[in-house]
Amino acid sequence: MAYDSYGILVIDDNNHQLVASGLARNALVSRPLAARWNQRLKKPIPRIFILEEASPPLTCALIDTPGIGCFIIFGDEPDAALVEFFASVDFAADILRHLITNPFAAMVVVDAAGIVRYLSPVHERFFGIKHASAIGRHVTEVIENSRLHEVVKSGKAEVGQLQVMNGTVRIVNRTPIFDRRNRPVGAIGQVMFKGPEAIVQLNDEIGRLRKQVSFYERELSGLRSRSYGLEQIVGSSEAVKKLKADIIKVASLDVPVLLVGESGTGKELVAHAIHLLSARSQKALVLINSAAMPANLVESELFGYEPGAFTGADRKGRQGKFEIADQGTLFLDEIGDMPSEIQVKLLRVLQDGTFQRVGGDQTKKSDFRLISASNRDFKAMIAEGEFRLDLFYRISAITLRLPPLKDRLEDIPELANTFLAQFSARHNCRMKTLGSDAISFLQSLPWPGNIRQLQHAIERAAIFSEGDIITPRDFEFSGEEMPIAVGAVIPPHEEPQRAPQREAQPATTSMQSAKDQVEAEIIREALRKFNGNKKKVAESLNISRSYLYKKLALMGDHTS
Ligand SMILES: Nc1ncnc2c1ncn2[C@@H]1O[C@H](COP(=O)(O)OP(=O)(O)OP(=O)(O)O)[C@@H](O)[C@H]1O
Repeated sequence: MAYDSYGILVIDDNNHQLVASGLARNALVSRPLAARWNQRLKKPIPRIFILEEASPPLTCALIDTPGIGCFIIFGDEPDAALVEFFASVDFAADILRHLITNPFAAMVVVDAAGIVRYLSPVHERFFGIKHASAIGRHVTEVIENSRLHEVVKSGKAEVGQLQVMNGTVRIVNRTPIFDRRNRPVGAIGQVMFKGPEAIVQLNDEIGRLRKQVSFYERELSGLRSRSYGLEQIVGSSEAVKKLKADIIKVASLDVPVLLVGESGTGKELVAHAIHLLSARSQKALVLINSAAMPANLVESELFGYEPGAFTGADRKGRQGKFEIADQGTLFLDEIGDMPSEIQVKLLRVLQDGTFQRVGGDQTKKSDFRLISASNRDFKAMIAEGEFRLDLFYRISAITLRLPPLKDRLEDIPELANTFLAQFSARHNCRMKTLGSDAISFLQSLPWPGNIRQLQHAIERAAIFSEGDIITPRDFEFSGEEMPIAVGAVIPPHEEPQRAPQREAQPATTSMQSAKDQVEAEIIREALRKFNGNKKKVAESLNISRSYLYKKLALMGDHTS
C-alpha cells in the first residue's frame, strides 16, 4: 500500500468520521482506528501507539476531547523504543520535563550546526542571560569552553569531563545524538550543578590516591632493586662476619641448608642471599611457610593437585611448590611446624626427587635445592616424636645458626640507621637521627623479637618523635599507644634488664605498665601466628604455659 506521509482522522462518539485526510483516507488504516475508538472504554488507547493492523505498522498519536477523538498518523517507520516508552509510561512527559528542567543537572541542546536549540533555566540563571535569548546562537557564543559543536562532528561522547565556566569547575557530559538512520542531528550537554563540594571531595580523594600510588611506586622500585644479597645483611659484629663467610661457603654447595635461630633474626634474608649466590640464582626462589598454612592445605600446596582432587579445588588442577621450584630453590620456612604425615612425604621427595600430585597417580620429578628454617628446638621435638629424625638428617646437611640480637648489640647503631634511612626513603620524608643516649638505651634491651622487633621500634619512634633527633623517650608509649618493644616476654623467674633511669618519670609504674603492654602485644601476635594454639605460643615465647594463662587472665582473655 502506498502511504502519504501523515494522516488525520477525527471521529465522534457515534463513530462518525468527521475528518479523514492523508493516510486516514485508506480504509485499512481508518477502520482499525475506528474500531479502537469504539472500544476505548473497555480498552483505553495510549497517547502514542503503533497500529499493528496496518501493513507496515504505523505510529499514531491520539488527542481527544469529550466526544471527539483526533488520531494523527505518521507514515514513517515507527520508532519502536520511543513509542514503547510513551505507551508504557503514562508519566513519560513528566520524565521529559524533569530531564530538561532538573536544577541539579542543566541541559543544553544544539543542532548539527552547533546552534543552541534549548538551554535549561538553571543554565540561563547561571550565565545571567535572559530566558530563551541563547536560542539560535552558536553554542560557543553562549557557553564558555563548550565543545558540543565538536561532539556533533566527531560523534564521540565525552563523559565526566571538567569544564571551567564562569570561573567554576563543573563536571559535564557531552553526548552526540543520532537520528534513526544514524545521522548526527545534534548533541546534548549536561552540567552537574549539584554539590560543588562533591567535586572538592573528589579532588581531595584523587590527590590522596595519587600520593598513595607514588608511595607504592617507591615501594615497588625498592622491592625490585632489593637484591637480597649479602649486602642486605647489616652488621659488622664478629657473629655477622662469620655468618656472611659461612653463607658464601655453603651457597655454591648444592646441598640442603637448615637455618636455625630465634624469630626475627633474619633467616629469610639469609635464604635469599644463599639462593642469589648459588648456581640456581637465575631460577625461582619459592617460599613456603608451613606454620602459616592450614594443615589440610600443606599437602596440596607442596605437591599440587589434579583436577577435581577435592571440593573447592581449581578445575584445571594446580602445580605445587615442588614443581614450581624445579631447577631453583625451595625455602621452607617454619619447617618445625610441618604436620607429621607431610614430613613422611617430604622425606620421599628429598630422597629421590619424586612425588605425586594430590588426587594423581603419575610420578613427577623436581630438582630443587631445599633451604629450610625454624626457630624451634629440633632436639626436643625429635625426643618428643614431633619431628622425624630421618627427615632432620636430610634437611640439615649444613646447619647455619643465626645469632640473636642480644648477642650482637654492637650492630644496633648500624641496623638502626639502616632502618631509619629505609623508612625515610619509603615515606619520602627527612631522615631522623638517633641520639647517643637513644642508642645506649636500645643496647640495654633484651630484644626477644630480634631484628624485626628493633626495626618496628625504630619505625615507630621515627613516626612519633617530635624533633629530628630520636631520644630514649621516643621509645616510650604515648597515651594509649603501645610502647616500643622495651621489654620482652620475660619468664617469671627472670628479672628484666633495666632501662636507663630518666628524669621526672614515674619510673617503676611506667616501666611496669610498659612491660605489661609489651608482653600483651607479643602474646597477642603469637596467638594470631599460631591460630590461638597456646601450647605453641608458650613454646615459641619460651614461657611456661601456666605463666601464659596467668597473663591471658590479666589481659582479659576469656578463652583460657
Ligand atoms: N642482618 C640484618 N640486616 C638488616 N635487616 C635484617 C637483618 N636481619 C633481619 N633483618 C630484617 O628483620 C626482619 C625479619 O627478618 P626475617 O624475616 O628474615 O627473620 P626470620 O628469622 O625469618 O623471622 P621468622 O622466624 O619470624 O620468620 C626483616 O624485615 C629483615 O629484613
